[in-house]
Amino acid sequence: MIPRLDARLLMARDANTLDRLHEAATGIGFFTVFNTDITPKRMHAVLAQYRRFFLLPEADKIDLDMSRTGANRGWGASGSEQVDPAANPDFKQFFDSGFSLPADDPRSKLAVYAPNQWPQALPDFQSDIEHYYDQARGVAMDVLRGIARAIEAPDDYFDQSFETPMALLRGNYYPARPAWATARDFGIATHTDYGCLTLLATDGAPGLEVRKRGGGWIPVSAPPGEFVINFGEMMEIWTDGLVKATPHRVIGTDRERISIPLFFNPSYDTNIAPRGSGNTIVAGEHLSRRFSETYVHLQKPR
Ligand SMILES: O=C(O)CCC(=O)C(=O)O
Ligand SMILES: [Fe+2]
Repeated sequence: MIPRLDARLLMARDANTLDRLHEAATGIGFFTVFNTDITPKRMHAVLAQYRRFFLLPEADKIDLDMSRTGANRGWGASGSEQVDPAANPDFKQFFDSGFSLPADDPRSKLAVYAPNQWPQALPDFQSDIEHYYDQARGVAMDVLRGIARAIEAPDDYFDQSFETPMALLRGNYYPARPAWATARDFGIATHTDYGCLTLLATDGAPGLEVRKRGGGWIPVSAPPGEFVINFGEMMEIWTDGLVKATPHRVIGTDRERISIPLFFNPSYDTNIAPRGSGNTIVAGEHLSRRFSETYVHLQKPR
Protein backbone atom coordinates (compact mmCIF):
# COMPACT_ATOMS: atom_id res chain seq x y z
CA MET A 1 0.00 0.00 0.00
CA ILE A 2 2.83 2.42 0.86
CA PRO A 3 5.36 2.29 -1.99
CA ARG A 4 9.01 1.43 -1.22
CA LEU A 5 11.49 3.19 -3.49
CA ASP A 6 15.17 2.48 -4.06
CA ALA A 7 17.12 5.73 -3.58
CA ARG A 8 19.83 4.62 -6.03
CA LEU A 9 17.26 4.17 -8.80
CA LEU A 10 15.67 7.49 -7.92
CA MET A 11 19.03 9.27 -8.23
CA ALA A 12 19.62 7.53 -11.56
CA ARG A 13 16.23 8.89 -12.73
CA ASP A 14 14.99 5.38 -13.42
CA ALA A 15 11.70 5.85 -15.29
CA ASN A 16 9.70 3.28 -13.33
CA THR A 17 10.89 4.69 -9.99
CA LEU A 18 9.96 8.23 -11.06
CA ASP A 19 6.50 7.00 -12.07
CA ARG A 20 6.01 5.39 -8.68
CA LEU A 21 7.26 8.55 -6.96
CA HIS A 22 4.73 10.61 -8.91
CA GLU A 23 1.96 8.20 -7.99
CA ALA A 24 2.92 8.23 -4.30
CA ALA A 25 3.28 12.03 -4.10
CA THR A 26 -0.03 12.75 -5.81
CA GLY A 27 -1.89 9.80 -4.24
CA ILE A 28 -1.35 8.59 -0.69
CA GLY A 29 1.30 11.27 -0.01
CA PHE A 30 3.64 8.79 1.72
CA PHE A 31 6.36 6.37 0.63
CA THR A 32 9.57 4.89 2.00
CA VAL A 33 13.10 5.02 0.57
CA PHE A 34 15.96 2.60 1.14
CA ASN A 35 19.52 2.44 -0.17
CA THR A 36 20.40 6.04 0.70
CA ASP A 37 23.91 7.04 1.80
CA ILE A 38 22.77 6.89 5.44
CA THR A 39 23.50 3.35 6.62
CA PRO A 40 21.49 1.41 9.23
CA LYS A 41 24.59 1.48 11.47
CA ARG A 42 24.74 5.26 11.31
CA MET A 43 21.01 5.47 12.05
CA HIS A 44 21.35 3.22 15.12
CA ALA A 45 24.05 5.59 16.44
CA VAL A 46 21.85 8.67 15.91
CA LEU A 47 18.85 6.96 17.52
CA ALA A 48 21.06 6.05 20.49
CA GLN A 49 22.06 9.71 20.93
CA TYR A 50 18.44 10.84 21.11
CA ARG A 51 17.57 7.95 23.43
CA ARG A 52 20.38 9.04 25.77
CA PHE A 53 19.04 12.57 25.73
CA PHE A 54 15.45 11.60 26.50
CA LEU A 55 16.53 9.32 29.34
CA LEU A 56 18.49 12.13 31.06
CA PRO A 57 17.07 13.24 34.39
CA GLU A 58 14.62 16.12 34.06
CA ALA A 59 17.15 18.44 35.76
CA ASP A 60 19.51 18.05 32.75
CA LYS A 61 16.78 18.94 30.26
CA ILE A 62 14.97 21.73 32.04
CA ASP A 63 17.37 24.51 30.97
CA LEU A 64 16.59 23.61 27.37
CA ASP A 65 12.81 23.61 27.87
CA MET A 66 11.28 25.73 25.09
CA SER A 67 8.39 26.83 27.22
CA ARG A 68 10.93 28.45 29.58
CA THR A 69 13.42 29.75 27.02
CA GLY A 70 10.79 30.84 24.48
CA ALA A 71 13.08 29.55 21.69
CA ASN A 72 11.86 27.03 19.18
CA ARG A 73 15.05 25.04 19.73
CA GLY A 74 15.78 22.61 22.51
CA TRP A 75 13.51 20.37 24.55
CA GLY A 76 9.74 20.09 24.32
CA ALA A 77 8.35 18.35 27.40
CA SER A 78 5.37 16.04 27.21
CA GLY A 79 2.25 18.19 26.70
CA SER A 80 4.08 21.12 25.10
CA GLU A 81 2.65 20.72 21.61
CA GLN A 82 -1.00 20.44 20.55
CA VAL A 83 -1.16 19.65 16.84
CA ASP A 84 -4.92 19.04 16.75
CA PRO A 85 -7.19 21.55 18.51
CA ALA A 86 -9.80 18.77 18.94
CA ALA A 87 -7.36 16.58 20.89
CA ASN A 88 -5.36 17.09 24.08
CA PRO A 89 -1.70 18.17 23.83
CA ASP A 90 0.53 15.29 22.64
CA PHE A 91 2.18 13.07 25.24
CA LYS A 92 5.44 12.76 23.26
CA GLN A 93 8.60 14.61 24.24
CA PHE A 94 10.85 16.07 21.54
CA PHE A 95 14.16 17.78 20.91
CA ASP A 96 14.56 20.32 18.08
CA SER A 97 17.63 21.71 16.36
CA GLY A 98 17.95 23.39 13.01
CA PHE A 99 19.53 25.91 10.71
CA SER A 100 21.07 28.95 12.38
CA LEU A 101 22.27 32.08 10.64
CA PRO A 102 25.34 34.04 11.79
CA ALA A 103 24.51 36.83 14.26
CA ASP A 104 25.38 39.55 11.69
CA ASP A 105 22.62 38.33 9.36
CA PRO A 106 19.46 40.37 10.05
CA ARG A 107 17.34 37.22 9.67
CA SER A 108 19.18 35.57 12.58
CA LYS A 109 16.66 37.29 14.90
CA LEU A 110 13.82 35.25 13.43
CA ALA A 111 12.76 32.34 15.66
CA VAL A 112 13.00 29.95 12.70
CA TYR A 113 16.77 30.65 12.49
CA ALA A 114 17.44 30.81 16.25
CA PRO A 115 20.67 29.44 17.73
CA ASN A 116 20.57 25.79 18.71
CA GLN A 117 20.63 24.74 22.35
CA TRP A 118 22.60 21.62 23.24
CA PRO A 119 22.58 19.39 26.32
CA GLN A 120 25.76 19.94 28.34
CA ALA A 121 25.45 16.47 29.89
CA LEU A 122 26.12 14.66 26.57
CA PRO A 123 29.47 15.67 25.05
CA ASP A 124 29.10 13.99 21.61
CA PHE A 125 25.44 14.77 21.09
CA GLN A 126 25.90 18.08 19.27
CA SER A 127 28.50 16.90 16.75
CA ASP A 128 26.63 13.67 16.01
CA ILE A 129 23.31 15.41 15.51
CA GLU A 130 24.84 18.23 13.43
CA HIS A 131 26.45 15.67 11.17
CA TYR A 132 23.18 13.78 10.78
CA TYR A 133 21.40 17.05 10.02
CA ASP A 134 23.74 17.59 7.05
CA GLN A 135 23.32 14.02 5.83
CA ALA A 136 19.54 14.11 6.13
CA ARG A 137 19.29 17.41 4.26
CA GLY A 138 21.30 15.85 1.44
CA VAL A 139 18.87 12.95 1.13
CA ALA A 140 15.82 15.26 1.35
CA MET A 141 17.21 17.48 -1.42
CA ASP A 142 17.83 14.44 -3.64
CA VAL A 143 14.22 13.37 -3.21
CA LEU A 144 12.98 16.91 -3.96
CA ARG A 145 14.91 16.84 -7.23
CA GLY A 146 12.96 13.70 -8.10
CA ILE A 147 9.72 15.48 -7.17
CA ALA A 148 10.67 18.42 -9.40
CA ARG A 149 10.99 15.98 -12.29
CA ALA A 150 7.70 14.34 -11.34
CA ILE A 151 5.82 17.68 -11.48
CA GLU A 152 7.47 18.49 -14.83
CA ALA A 153 9.64 21.28 -13.44
CA PRO A 154 13.42 21.46 -14.03
CA ASP A 155 15.33 19.05 -11.73
CA ASP A 156 16.86 21.98 -9.79
CA TYR A 157 13.52 23.81 -9.47
CA PHE A 158 13.55 23.67 -5.64
CA ASP A 159 17.32 24.06 -5.11
CA GLN A 160 17.56 27.84 -4.77
CA SER A 161 14.70 27.87 -2.24
CA PHE A 162 16.73 25.72 0.17
CA GLU A 163 19.92 27.79 0.49
CA THR A 164 19.04 28.94 4.04
CA PRO A 165 16.37 26.33 4.81
CA MET A 166 14.19 26.62 7.92
CA ALA A 167 14.86 22.87 8.14
CA LEU A 168 14.14 21.52 11.59
CA LEU A 169 15.48 18.22 12.87
CA ARG A 170 13.40 16.69 15.64
CA GLY A 171 13.81 13.67 17.86
CA ASN A 172 10.45 12.40 19.11
CA TYR A 173 10.23 10.19 22.18
CA TYR A 174 6.98 8.30 22.74
CA PRO A 175 6.82 6.52 26.07
CA ALA A 176 4.52 3.52 26.24
CA ARG A 177 0.95 4.82 26.06
CA PRO A 178 0.21 6.09 29.58
CA ALA A 179 -2.46 4.40 31.69
CA TRP A 180 -4.29 7.76 32.05
CA ALA A 181 -4.60 8.29 28.27
CA THR A 182 -8.13 8.87 26.98
CA ALA A 183 -9.53 8.82 23.44
CA ARG A 184 -8.36 12.44 23.14
CA ASP A 185 -4.74 11.59 24.05
CA PHE A 186 -2.16 10.69 21.43
CA GLY A 187 1.60 10.34 21.09
CA ILE A 188 1.02 12.86 18.31
CA ALA A 189 -2.56 13.66 17.31
CA THR A 190 -3.78 13.83 13.72
CA HIS A 191 -2.00 16.55 11.76
CA THR A 192 -0.40 17.46 8.48
CA ASP A 193 3.23 18.57 8.49
CA TYR A 194 3.76 22.27 7.79
CA GLY A 195 6.63 22.31 5.33
CA CYS A 196 7.63 20.77 2.01
CA LEU A 197 8.96 17.32 2.69
CA THR A 198 9.51 15.28 5.86
CA LEU A 199 12.25 12.64 6.00
CA LEU A 200 11.45 10.39 8.94
CA ALA A 201 13.74 7.82 10.54
CA THR A 202 12.37 5.49 13.20
CA ASP A 203 13.71 2.84 15.55
CA GLY A 204 11.48 0.34 13.75
CA ALA A 205 8.76 0.20 16.42
CA PRO A 206 5.26 0.47 14.92
CA GLY A 207 2.98 3.41 15.74
CA LEU A 208 2.71 5.74 12.75
CA GLU A 209 -0.64 5.67 10.94
CA VAL A 210 -1.46 7.44 7.71
CA ARG A 211 -4.98 8.48 6.74
CA LYS A 212 -6.34 6.85 3.61
CA ARG A 213 -8.27 8.94 1.09
CA GLY A 214 -11.83 7.90 1.73
CA GLY A 215 -11.16 7.03 5.37
CA GLY A 216 -9.34 4.51 7.51
CA TRP A 217 -5.73 4.33 8.63
CA ILE A 218 -2.70 2.55 7.19
CA PRO A 219 0.14 1.58 9.58
CA VAL A 220 3.60 2.49 8.28
CA SER A 221 6.88 1.34 9.72
CA ALA A 222 10.46 1.27 8.53
CA PRO A 223 13.60 -0.18 10.14
CA PRO A 224 16.60 2.05 10.88
CA GLY A 225 18.21 2.87 7.52
CA GLU A 226 14.90 3.06 5.65
CA PHE A 227 13.09 6.42 5.67
CA VAL A 228 9.43 7.35 5.59
CA ILE A 229 8.81 10.36 3.37
CA ASN A 230 5.73 12.55 3.27
CA PHE A 231 4.80 16.01 2.11
CA GLY A 232 3.64 19.02 4.05
CA GLU A 233 1.24 21.90 3.61
CA MET A 234 3.73 24.15 1.82
CA MET A 235 4.29 21.55 -0.88
CA GLU A 236 0.57 21.05 -1.36
CA ILE A 237 0.07 24.82 -1.73
CA TRP A 238 3.12 25.24 -3.96
CA THR A 239 2.01 22.51 -6.37
CA ASP A 240 -1.61 23.73 -6.32
CA GLY A 241 -2.85 20.55 -4.68
CA LEU A 242 -1.04 18.10 -6.94
CA VAL A 243 1.27 16.80 -4.22
CA LYS A 244 -0.65 15.77 -1.12
CA ALA A 245 -0.07 16.68 2.54
CA THR A 246 -1.62 13.61 4.17
CA PRO A 247 -2.85 13.60 7.79
CA HIS A 248 -1.11 11.14 10.10
CA ARG A 249 -0.89 10.31 13.82
CA VAL A 250 0.69 8.11 16.49
CA ILE A 251 -1.72 6.74 19.10
CA GLY A 252 1.04 4.95 21.01
CA THR A 253 1.47 1.32 21.97
CA ASP A 254 2.77 -0.58 24.99
CA ARG A 255 6.34 -0.04 23.69
CA GLU A 256 8.40 3.12 23.80
CA ARG A 257 9.35 4.50 20.40
CA ILE A 258 11.78 7.01 18.94
CA SER A 259 11.36 8.75 15.60
CA ILE A 260 13.49 11.42 13.96
CA PRO A 261 11.76 13.65 11.42
CA LEU A 262 13.65 16.21 9.36
CA PHE A 263 11.10 18.86 8.46
CA PHE A 264 12.61 20.13 5.23
CA ASN A 265 11.26 23.67 5.09
CA PRO A 266 12.53 26.19 2.50
CA SER A 267 14.16 29.58 3.14
CA TYR A 268 12.01 32.16 4.94
CA ASP A 269 11.41 34.35 1.87
CA THR A 270 10.40 31.56 -0.49
CA ASN A 271 7.18 32.24 -2.35
CA ILE A 272 5.16 29.04 -1.99
CA ALA A 273 2.10 30.31 -3.88
CA PRO A 274 1.05 27.93 -6.68
CA ARG A 275 3.47 28.05 -9.59
CA GLY A 276 2.36 30.60 -12.16
CA SER A 277 -0.48 31.98 -9.98
CA GLY A 278 1.04 35.45 -9.59
CA ASN A 279 0.24 35.35 -5.83
CA THR A 280 2.65 35.56 -2.94
CA ILE A 281 2.63 33.30 0.12
CA VAL A 282 5.76 33.70 2.24
CA ALA A 283 7.04 30.35 3.55
CA GLY A 284 8.36 31.85 6.81
CA GLU A 285 4.98 33.42 7.60
CA HIS A 286 3.17 30.13 7.04
CA LEU A 287 5.61 28.26 9.28
CA SER A 288 5.57 30.90 12.05
CA ARG A 289 1.77 30.87 12.08
CA ARG A 290 1.64 27.08 12.39
CA PHE A 291 4.18 27.16 15.25
CA SER A 292 2.11 29.76 17.09
CA GLU A 293 -1.00 27.62 16.67
CA THR A 294 0.55 24.39 17.92
CA TYR A 295 3.22 25.22 20.55
CA VAL A 296 1.23 25.40 23.76
CA HIS A 297 3.47 28.19 25.14
CA LEU A 298 2.80 30.33 22.05
CA GLN A 299 -0.95 29.63 21.76
CA LYS A 300 -3.31 32.53 22.31
CA PRO A 301 -6.15 31.89 24.75
CA ARG A 302 -9.13 30.54 22.84
O1 LIG B 1 6.73 9.51 14.96
C1 LIG B 1 6.22 9.41 13.84
O2 LIG B 1 6.20 8.36 13.22
C2 LIG B 1 5.57 10.61 13.20
C3 LIG B 1 5.99 11.92 13.79
C4 LIG B 1 5.29 13.06 13.16
O3 LIG B 1 4.33 12.93 12.45
C5 LIG B 1 5.81 14.42 13.38
O4 LIG B 1 6.70 14.60 14.24
O5 LIG B 1 5.34 15.34 12.67
FE1 LIG C 1 4.04 14.65 11.21
